[in-house]
Amino acid sequence: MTISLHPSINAGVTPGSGNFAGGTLVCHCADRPVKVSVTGDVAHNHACGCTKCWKPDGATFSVVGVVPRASLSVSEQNDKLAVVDVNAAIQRHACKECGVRLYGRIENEGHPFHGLDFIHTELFEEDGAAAPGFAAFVSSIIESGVDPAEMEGVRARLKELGLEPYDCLNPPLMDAIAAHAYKQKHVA
Ligand SMILES: N[C@@H](CCC(=O)N[C@@H](CSCO)C(=O)NCC(=O)O)C(=O)O
Ligand SMILES: [Zn+2]
Ligand SMILES: [Zn+2]
Repeated sequence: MTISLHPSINAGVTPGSGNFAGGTLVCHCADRPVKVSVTGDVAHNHACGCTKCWKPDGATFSVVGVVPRASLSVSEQNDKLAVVDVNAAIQRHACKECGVRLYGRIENEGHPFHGLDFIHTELFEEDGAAAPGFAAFVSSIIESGVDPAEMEGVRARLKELGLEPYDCLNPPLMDAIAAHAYKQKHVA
C-alpha cells in the first residue's frame, strides 16, 4: 500500500500524553504565522477522508478532532484568516496566505455539534495531544481521486494502525447525532 494516509500516522500512531493541557496551533507561513490558542485536550480525534477537511500536501486523510469553542481563541494574525465556505456546516477558517485551516466552527445552533470547534492536532507546536482513535468518511477518499481498487489496502492499513475505518463517523458520534435528531423531533 503506497498511499500516504497522513504524515502523522503513516509510520504509526503516537499516543497522546493523557494530560495535554492545550497549546498553540500555528499555520505554515514563515512570516507572521496565524496562531490559535487552545486551552485543553482534543476530543474525538480521528482520521477523516472527506473532501472538506484540510489535508497536508500528499495526504489522503486529514487528522481532525474537536475542542469546546470557548477554549479556542485566535492569538495572532486574525486578519489573515478567512472562511473557506460560508455555506458549509463547519466554517473552516483558513490562512489566506498558506491555505492551512486553523479551525472549523459551527454557527448553526441546531447542529448536533454546535459548541465544538474542529482542529488539526498536527498544527500544535506542542506534543502530547490525544491521538486519532478511528477513521471516518473512508469511502470519501474516492471522491478525491483514490482508485476504488486501493480501498481494501487502505482499510487494512487503517485497521493495522488501530484506526477502525467507518464510511461516516464512528458509532458513538453517529449515536449522538441520532439522539440529537430525536430530541429535536420529540422534546418540546
Ligand atoms: N462525502 C462527503 C462527506 C463530507 C462530510 O459530511 N464531512 C463531515 C465530516 S468532517 C469531520 O469529520 C461533515 O460533518 N461535514 C460538514 C462540513 O464539512 O461542513 C465529502 O467527502 O465531501
Ligand atoms: Zn499561513
Ligand atoms: Zn472531514
